[in-house]
Amino acid sequence: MSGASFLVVPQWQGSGSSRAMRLIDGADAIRGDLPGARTHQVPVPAAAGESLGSGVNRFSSLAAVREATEAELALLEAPVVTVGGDCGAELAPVQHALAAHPPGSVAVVWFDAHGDLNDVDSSPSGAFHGMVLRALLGDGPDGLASAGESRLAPAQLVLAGVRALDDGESAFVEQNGIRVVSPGELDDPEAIVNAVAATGATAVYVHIDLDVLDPSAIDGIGYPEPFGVLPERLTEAIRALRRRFELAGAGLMEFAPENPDAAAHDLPVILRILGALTGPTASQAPAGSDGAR
Ligand SMILES: NC(=[NH2+])NCCC[C@H](N)C(=O)O
Repeated sequence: MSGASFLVVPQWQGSGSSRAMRLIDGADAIRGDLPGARTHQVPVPAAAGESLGSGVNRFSSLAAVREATEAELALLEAPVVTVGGDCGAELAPVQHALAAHPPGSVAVVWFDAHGDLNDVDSSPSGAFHGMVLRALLGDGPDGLASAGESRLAPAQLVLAGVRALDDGESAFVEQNGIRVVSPGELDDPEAIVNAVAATGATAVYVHIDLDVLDPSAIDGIGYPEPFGVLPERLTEAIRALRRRFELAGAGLMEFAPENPDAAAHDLPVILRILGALTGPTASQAPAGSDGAR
């Protein structure tokens, strides 16, 4: 894992203080397990921890986290692997990667059970982590929506492993012609490579929400969805992407273990994913392997 820089962003969604603690612990647990890696931590603005309610306060604290993350990213050499936090921690890293490359040359691969394509009005929960991609596409709460060179275009986005779209999200995907690679299609690592190649990109930003994995493979997530991706399939897809495209950046989000023992249970699979993002890119799985751990 040497060579890569890791940026830890303790960030959470506004659904209660115990959940906030779980997300912080998850990021810290991962950081503690990256021997020899260069890790940096975003100093989270003090107000962010207290404003866990809904509405404007929460969005403004997320904007403060976004700015603090951007300031750290500006100091680090790419590619940086950002460890969250909830998916809202991806705002600055994705914007930073897009702005650092020529327009249209970076595709964002969103490995996630969810679409994260709600806007403030369509969101069933009000939670920003379900709106992150929409904000990156330019529709989001004030201070959180991308604009200019850091704005993502629908044609640059690939949803991978998605299986829990809200109705409004499905309509948005259809209307905007967003590319989708289903969990089953990830059985063949070339499927994701081909989807990214079709965007015309030469570099890729890889977002991983751990809930893209099948719940049989990971415990410490808040939003498990059945019929997910096995770890081996995910790591092979990541390696295949890295063999073909420059890695513009990556994020690993939503690790929220109940306690340190639960974190220890999940860490081996998380470290394999981080290894696929930062280590050798040769295929590790024999052809036809079932990918179970
Ligand atoms: N990245 C996630 N875990 N997203 C969960 C989103 C759930 C739901 N679609 C919502 O908007 O609230």
